[in-house]
Amino acid sequence: MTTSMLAYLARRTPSTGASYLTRRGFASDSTPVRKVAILGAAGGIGQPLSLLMKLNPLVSSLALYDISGTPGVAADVSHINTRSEVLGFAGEEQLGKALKGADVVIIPAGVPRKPGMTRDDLFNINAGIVKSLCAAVAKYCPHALVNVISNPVNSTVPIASEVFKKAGTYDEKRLFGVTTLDVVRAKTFYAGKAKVNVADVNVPVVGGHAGVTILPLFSQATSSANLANEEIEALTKRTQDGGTEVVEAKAGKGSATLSMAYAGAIFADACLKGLNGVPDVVECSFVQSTVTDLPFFASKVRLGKNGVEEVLGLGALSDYEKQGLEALKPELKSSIEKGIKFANA
Ligand SMILES: NC(=O)c1ccc[n+]([C@@H]2O[C@H](COP(=O)([O-])OP(=O)(O)OC[C@H]3O[C@@H](n4cnc5c(N)ncnc54)[C@H](O)[C@@H]3O)[C@@H](O)[C@H]2O)c1
Ligand SMILES: O=C(O)C[C@H](O)C(=O)O
Repeated sequence: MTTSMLAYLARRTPSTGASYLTRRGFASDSTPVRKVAILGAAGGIGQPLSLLMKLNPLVSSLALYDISGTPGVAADVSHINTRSEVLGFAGEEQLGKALKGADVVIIPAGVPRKPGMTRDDLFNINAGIVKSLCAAVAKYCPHALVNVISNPVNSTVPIASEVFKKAGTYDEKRLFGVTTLDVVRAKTFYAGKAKVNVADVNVPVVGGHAGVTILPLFSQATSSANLANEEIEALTKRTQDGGTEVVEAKAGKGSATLSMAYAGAIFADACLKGLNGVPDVVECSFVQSTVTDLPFFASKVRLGKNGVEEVLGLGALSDYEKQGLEALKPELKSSIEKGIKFANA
């Protein structure tokens, strides 16, 4: 749970269970009004993500959109006594209303993997979904920060950028591929292996969001621990295969939803904090980048009032990480190009 969510829960009044925020009707005079729209809100990620965003005191209005099912999700979540007003929108004719005035749009719409599939196998269905949803974003909330969760992220983010370019609304500072789950996994797996407190661990994860394009930089991990090379290699492989581990365990019933909702909530919270002027908000994300020769790349990003304030460099890499960086480039390049080609076809 994010720090601001914890702070919110800590302010609950023990005697009534009602929160300080709810009793006043709003967070505080100084907390800006912020609308968050979730597209795909009735899905496996969408529902728990809707719950977590309802718990976030930085949100004043929560719009839950899907092709169907959102009135029920919205009615359910809306009974939670937190700051935001929740509205459900179902069907394309309601998409404009869901998006209008949004500060942050989170997109987990699309099909998930089944065992044996790669994320790229989702391209044929999800590329079109992301393209049409981004066209609506360009029309109804062109200044929103867009958090793309739908896979394959390595292609769907370039698709979104091309849609926005065509609409004349592209601002590279406002488009993000959500790779936070890779960081969440790298932290968890590292803490378990290094036997350190997971709350003290940070691990940057760079590159992209599929297989070998996911490159955790364990040489930069805090708290530092003297792990053997073989242990680092095993941790790297486990982080790269984290999604597949869940897909196989779910045995045909989808991919990561709960951990992804957590990760998506962390990233959206960071975007909101940045918009609100909180200093030093840094998260890894797949963004337009000059950190390598690839046009999009995941690395640490400082978030601010306009979205990306600074794309941070990679820092010092171990030899193993340097090799991983070179090895990931061909696949990432071809996924980016595939997305750009699709959007312009
Ligand atoms: N970035 C990441 O780290 C990450 C992690 C996990 C999953 N994912 C991806 O997130 C996506 C969603 O996964 P899920 O488990 O929630 O799937 P899901 O099938 O449970 O839910 C997807 C939802 O999207 C909705 N949807 C489909 N087309 C839509 C449209 N045009 N407009 C609005 N909503 C639409 C569906 O109705 C459904 O409710 C998948 O592509 C999955 O691969 C990404
Ligand atoms: O692995 C998947 O297909 C879903 C997601 O990208 C993940 O990393 O869990």
